[in-house]
Amino acid sequence: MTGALVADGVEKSYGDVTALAGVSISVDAGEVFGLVGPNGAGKTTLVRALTGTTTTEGSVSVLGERPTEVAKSRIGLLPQSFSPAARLTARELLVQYAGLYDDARDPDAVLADVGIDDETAAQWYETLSGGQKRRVCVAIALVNDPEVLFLDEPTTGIDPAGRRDLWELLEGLAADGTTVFLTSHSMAEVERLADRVGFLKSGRLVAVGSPRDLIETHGGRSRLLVETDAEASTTELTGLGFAVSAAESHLVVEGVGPRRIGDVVEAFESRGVDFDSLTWKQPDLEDVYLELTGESFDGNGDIAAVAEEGRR
Ligand SMILES: Nc1ncnc2c1ncn2[C@@H]1O[C@H](COP(=O)(O)OP(=O)(O)OP(=O)(O)O)[C@@H](O)[C@H]1O
Repeated sequence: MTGALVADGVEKSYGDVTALAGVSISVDAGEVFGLVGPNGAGKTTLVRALTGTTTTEGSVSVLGERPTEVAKSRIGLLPQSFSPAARLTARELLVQYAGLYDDARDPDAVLADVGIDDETAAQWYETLSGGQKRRVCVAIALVNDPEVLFLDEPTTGIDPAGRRDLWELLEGLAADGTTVFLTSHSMAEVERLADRVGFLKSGRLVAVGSPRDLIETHGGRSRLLVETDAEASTTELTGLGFAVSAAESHLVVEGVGPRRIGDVVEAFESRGVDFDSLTWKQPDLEDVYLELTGESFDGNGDIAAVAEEGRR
């Protein structure tokens, strides 16, 4: 396999626990690869294998070299848990890290890129909010202007506006050719950023593809969730060719394209059935997650859970 990042048959066990059970993956230069999966699926272990911070069976290469041998200036790494010195200011931390490289970026410019203003940059790391801390950690990973950037759950704890800012920053880096390997529990994040997404479950990659292809293959059909107590219109809807299932106070009507929403509403009205709300949902990466991992997704748990109940 060739690629900026290559893992071939990577296995890792901790005692009786299998963290990776033979993972093979190749990420091209300039590609943004998103790795998702439930807690304990092995995401961090794969990041550690690719960055040379743990030993594994199988082979791994980064920029054509063994991970432990790649020049540190070429790699940026934001580990999942990272605690820089508590009594240094954000700016002092960036200056400290910049000092480790011959050709580092300007610390103030990097802090500005991640949305840390001068006043915040002058505060001790320990006194920053969780989201501000995470932004500083992202800045540390970027200070050497890396060719390959590993981000293990980069936006955890960052507020929605900050998250969007960071997404824009990462899109800019990707457009400039940085290879990005990202783990995340946010399907919105990987759907927006990743060229390809890998789904890891119990140490195995169960699917890899572009968000669009994965959604097409595993996302199911668009559906309408109707909040109603009545099941009376089920026959009517089935007669119109829709698959309908009842789940607690909802009906899930599968396969409703946008032009057919009116038909569903008419079916309810013709039966005099009242409903409290009607939510139309196109398949997205959350549905893929649900299908591939069998677990409801946090970001939109209600709909996922109802849809899942409906499918059973
Ligand atoms: N240092 C370690 N010692 C023992 N077991 C470990 C160690 N690191 C990871 N594991 C185990 O390996 C498995 C995979 O863990 P890993 O951290 O890679 O999962 P993850 O997908 O990153 O999870 P999360 O989404 O919770 O971050 C888990 O069962 C975990 O308990």
